[in-house]
Amino acid sequence: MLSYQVQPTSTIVNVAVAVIHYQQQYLLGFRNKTQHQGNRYEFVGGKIEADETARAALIREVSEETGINIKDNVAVKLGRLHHDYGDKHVCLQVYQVALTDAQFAKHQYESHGLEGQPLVWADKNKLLAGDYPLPAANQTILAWLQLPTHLVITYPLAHFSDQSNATAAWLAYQQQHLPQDAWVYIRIKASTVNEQSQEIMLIKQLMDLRPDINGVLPNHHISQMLTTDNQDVHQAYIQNHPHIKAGHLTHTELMQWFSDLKKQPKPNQKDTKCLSIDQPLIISCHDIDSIYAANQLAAIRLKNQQPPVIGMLLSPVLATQSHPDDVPLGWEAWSALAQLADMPVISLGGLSPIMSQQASHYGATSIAGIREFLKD
Ligand SMILES: Nc1nc2c([nH]c(=O)n2[C@H]2C[C@H](O)[C@@H](COP(=O)(O)OP(=O)(O)OP(=O)(O)O)O2)c(=O)[nH]1
Repeated sequence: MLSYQVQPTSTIVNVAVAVIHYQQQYLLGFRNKTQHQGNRYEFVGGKIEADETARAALIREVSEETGINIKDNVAVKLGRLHHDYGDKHVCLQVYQVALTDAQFAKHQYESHGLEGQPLVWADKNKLLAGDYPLPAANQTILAWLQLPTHLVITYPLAHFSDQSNATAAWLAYQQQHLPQDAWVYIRIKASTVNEQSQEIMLIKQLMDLRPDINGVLPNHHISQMLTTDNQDVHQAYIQNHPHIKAGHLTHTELMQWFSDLKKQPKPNQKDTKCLSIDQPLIISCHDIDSIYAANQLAAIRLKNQQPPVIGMLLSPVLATQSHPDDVPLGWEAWSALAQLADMPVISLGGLSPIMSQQASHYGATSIAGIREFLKD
């Protein structure tokens, strides 16, 4: 079977990693200098024993290292990643665990863990800014943690087709209704050639009008910008824009990439060039085949040291007005598919922000949608 998971030269050490947090504070241990990857901070965790599941190892390691009992907490899978340190090849199985008020109150002042290791509560902004040196593999975990709990998707242009100037109406609507500081997948889906030629301009106009929002831009627009006559101008715009957070790959684009890859199965920098290589990626998936393809793409990007795949939009969970013909997966089937993904999974399809807790119970790190996620 075609697989681009890293082929290790040594045995793989499977490690369960618990990203434990209370609101915006994240628990880190400090590895002593005699340990592998010593003198660095780490998330609590350790090796998965041969007869253990990753979740069982997570609960055991957290208890052994900190005394915190997370048996009844929801552990949401963030992702799985391989990293070859040269002297050791690890596969990290990473889970996010939110502590309750009582758990935090009980453990917040403990300066050392049960194995004598120093413990700190790191502010999320400082953690993501790199203020705490971590093992190299953890860079991907930090990129995953950038993903917000809510992702807003814009209405397509067709939603405004009854207006005399649909593009102006689209722009005015987004400007007014996008929540402050939201992460926004700017999806326009123009149908006429005239409208398509305006898409990039519309995206830029929206980013200018709402400098607070964080943009997830369609991958084909990013590649388009980087292959036009003005590519230097566009490249500078994309690379220097602090609020362009990721490119987005549709299910169709992903499967096209995967089918091309199968025809020419030697992945290198060039093969993934058209896929927003300067930005992290968010990928849309609907089924097991696309999840497999997304995992392959994520592995290739890791291997090529390109910005990682930070999220998978997996849909539809429930029936939606925007895609009335699609058969919803339902939460149980959605959850089973989400477990197969090697990156954080964003639930989408007929959801509203008040369903966040339910979504995380089924394994979603985030929740996305259109109408319910806009402000009045
Ligand atoms: N716990 C933990 N390990 C990490 C992280 N990032 C990372 O690359 N690793 C690597 C370092 C180690 O090679 C491996 C964890 O092994 P470990 O030595 O801590 O596991 P353990 O406690 O079961 O081991 P041992 O002391 O019983 O030998 O995973 C992280 O954030 N947390």
